[in-house]
This record gives sequence, C-alpha cells and structure tokens, in this order.
Amino acid sequence: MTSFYTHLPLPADPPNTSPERRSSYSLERFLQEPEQKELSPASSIEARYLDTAEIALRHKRMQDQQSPVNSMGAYGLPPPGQQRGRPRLLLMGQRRSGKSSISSVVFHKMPPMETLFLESTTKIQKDPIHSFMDFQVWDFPGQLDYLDDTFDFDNIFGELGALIWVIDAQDEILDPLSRLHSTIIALQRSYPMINIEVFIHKVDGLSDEYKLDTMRDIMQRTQDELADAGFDNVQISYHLTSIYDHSIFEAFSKVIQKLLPQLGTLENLLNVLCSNSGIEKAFLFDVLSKIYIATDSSPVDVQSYEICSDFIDVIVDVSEIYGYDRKNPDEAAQPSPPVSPGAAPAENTQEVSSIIKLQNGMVLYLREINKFLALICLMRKESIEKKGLVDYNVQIFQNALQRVFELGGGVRVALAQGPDEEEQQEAAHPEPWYRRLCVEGSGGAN
Ligand SMILES: Nc1nc2c(ncn2[C@@H]2O[C@H](COP(=O)(O)OP(=O)(O)OP(=O)(O)O)[C@@H](O)[C@H]2O)c(=O)[nH]1
Repeated sequence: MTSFYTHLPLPADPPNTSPERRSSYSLERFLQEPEQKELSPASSIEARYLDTAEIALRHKRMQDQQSPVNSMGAYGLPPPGQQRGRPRLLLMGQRRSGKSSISSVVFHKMPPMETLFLESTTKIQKDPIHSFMDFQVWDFPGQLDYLDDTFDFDNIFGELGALIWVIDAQDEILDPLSRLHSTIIALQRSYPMINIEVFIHKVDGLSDEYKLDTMRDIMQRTQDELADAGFDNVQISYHLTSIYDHSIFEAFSKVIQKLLPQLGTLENLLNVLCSNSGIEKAFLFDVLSKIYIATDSSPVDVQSYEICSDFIDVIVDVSEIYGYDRKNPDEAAQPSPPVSPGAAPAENTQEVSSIIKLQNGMVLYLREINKFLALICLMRKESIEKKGLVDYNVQIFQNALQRVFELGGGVRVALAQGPDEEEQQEAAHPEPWYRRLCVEGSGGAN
C-alpha cells in the first residue's frame, strides 16, 4: 500500500463490464438495459438501481410465497420477520478441534496466538452476536453426546441456521468423522433442510497436496457412509480453514451468506454497481467480524479478499487512534436522502470513506454503508478518477440496499427508528467504529 488518496484526478475509461457475467443474473435480464460502452450518466444509474431494487423486492415476495425453502424459512427457519429466535450457528466437533478458538477469533477479535491459552469448554457456550444480522453462536463441548436421549434434540437443532462441524486436520480423523456421520444421519430424519458445513481445520502448516488429499478423503468417506445409510443427496459444504489466516473468515462468510434471503438481490445490486462504476471487485463487509456478506458475481480470488479484509483492519486501527466522536450519530444512521444528478453528495452524507492507492496501480475504496456494513471496492486507478460518479453510484446503491433490507425484515440495518430493545442492548456495547473514524471522503484525514 502506498498512500491515502488526497486528490481528484482527471476523468477515466469506460468501466470493466462483462456482459456475459451480468446477463447470467436473472434479475438483471428483466431490466433490459442497453449495451453500455461508457460510464452511465448518474440519473440513469439511479433509475436502474431503483428498478433493480423494486424488481428484486417483487421477486423476493414471489419467492416467499412459492419456494418450499422460503415458505419453511431458509434452512428450517421461519421466513425473516417471523423468526421465533435468532438463527443459530452450532459449532460441533471433537475436543480440542478448535471450536472455541474459531468463535473467539472471528467474533471477538482474539489474536490467534492467544487461543493457545483457551481452556476446554465444559458446557454449551451461547454467544449472541449483534451485528448486521443478529444470530447466536453455540459452542459445544467436544465430549458432549447430544445424540443421547437425555438431550432435547429439537431444542438444539430446532432453530438452526447452520451446523458447523470442526475436524482437526492435524489429528486423526476417523473418530470425528464417524460422529459427524451419525449426527448427519440423525438430522436427516428430522431436519433434512439443515445446512451442514464441515470445517477441515488447522490446515496451516500442512502442504497444499496434503490438505486436498485430506479433504477428498473426508468427502469420499462421508458420501459413502451416507449413501450406505440411504441418504444420497445430502448437501454438505467443505471448507479448509485456519485461524492463522483469512480462510476462517472466508468460510464463515460463505456460511452466513447462506442464511441471507436477500443474497441474490445484494449480488445483483453489486453487479450493477461494479459494471457502472468501473469497479473490478466489490465486497459488502460486516465490519466487526470481517465477514463479507455479499460480493459481485465475478470470482473471488483470495488475494482480493485478503487485501480488502486487511483494509478494514487498517481503518479500524486508524479510527482507534485518531478518531473523534461524531456530533450527531443518529443522523449518520439515517438513510441518505437522494441526491439530484450532478449535485455534490458530500454535504448531506456523514458516511466514512477512505481510498488507498496500491503499488500495482489498483485502488481500494471503502465506504461506510451503516454502522455494521462497509462496502469495499477494488478498482483500477483510472476508475477512481471519476470519483464523483463512483460516490454517487455508491450512494444510490446504499439507498437501494436499505430498501431491500427494510422489506426483508430479518436483517437489521441501521435505520434510526427510535430506541427499541435491541438499541438499548447496543448502548451497552462499545461505540461503533464509524463514529470515531476520521478519514473522510472529501480526501485526507481531518
Ligand atoms: N495450528 C492451529 N491450531 C489451532 C487452530 N485453531 C485452534 N487451534 C488450537 O487448538 C487448540 C484447541 O482449541 P480450542 O478452541 O480450545 O478447541 P475446542 O474445540 O474448543 O476444544 P473443547 O473446548 O475441549 O471442545 C488450541 O491450542 C488452539 O490454539 C488453527 O487453525 N491452527
């Protein structure tokens, strides 16, 4: 990384738009947008975003009525807004496989080395996570046999968001695998829609070849075992993870994304944003956990994700040192009023933004969406030369996002609606990062 952005250079090239990529998204096909050779005028982009959001919302309503998954709720949960509780992520697996470490590193910012001193879990740890979406992480003691008759199976698995099974790849895997298989078989009988994620964990220090062999072995054994038990089509996702790199955040990103009914809509909005603003890759991040909840449909390469994730760390660290209290935090949480095309949006927005130029000619652009979410875009330096347009498009994206979430109901977006129980709880939590941040979009630090 070289420098924080401090000036607005001259106009630039057309955006890097891939028509094939965009047309693969059904919602965009409805829009019948003309082939684009240049950056669109801001006004047409606004119209397109609003249309996209509108169509996406209608599409979602239809899905809620029609889809078996949505009518049951995603992964066995009631639809958003009717959920009895928060979705649960259950962390299960053998003793010392790394469950508590994962939870501490991802959700509590514990430095990975400090997990060496974690004590063994003796009872179920229920950890409520207050973020862009409220959910709970339940950390199970490795020695617990929850398939035992004395456990209330329904109580544990009833409101499940995902079952995350952690296997220590540096240890022997046969015993944990056999427990995994019996759990899946038991779950298939009562909760066939359940979302099963296998974390092949502690892969740091293993060669790439060994990692892949282990993963193949686990997948094959699981498939065979389930087929023998008469379950041929169980959907299981496998992730190679370690707390010592970004892989654990990436794996959690994928787990959380599956719980978001709005995911398709978010991806569509990000696709439109990227194609109209010359953005190569865009991530919508949950700032506190560094989980990305959506990205555009171009493939995610690890380096892009890592650098965006590091960018959040930089911003949070800078804010810790140089931040200041914002005068009117409630206003900052309000949706930004629409900006007329051509008008400078800076005056009526309080969102934080920051730009870093990289040595390889790329630019990282961060924009706060609300107190939980930040948009991070990776683009060529020529694209950021039209910063006014990028800012404008991002603001339209932000407004569309708020409309999508308002309808979704299950996801909390920082729309100020007067204090409620959740906000009171939040008051007990530390100050949100953006209120202390000083790197502003006008260029340069205040
Ligand atoms: N090398 C390596 N070690 C890890 C990783 N994750 C966790 N560990 C280590 O694994 C050990 C056990 O971690 P815990 O998180 O306590 O394991 P647990 O599954 O919660 O154990 P129980 O509470 O007994 O069920 C600790 O010493 C961690 O530092 C990882 O990704 N790589």
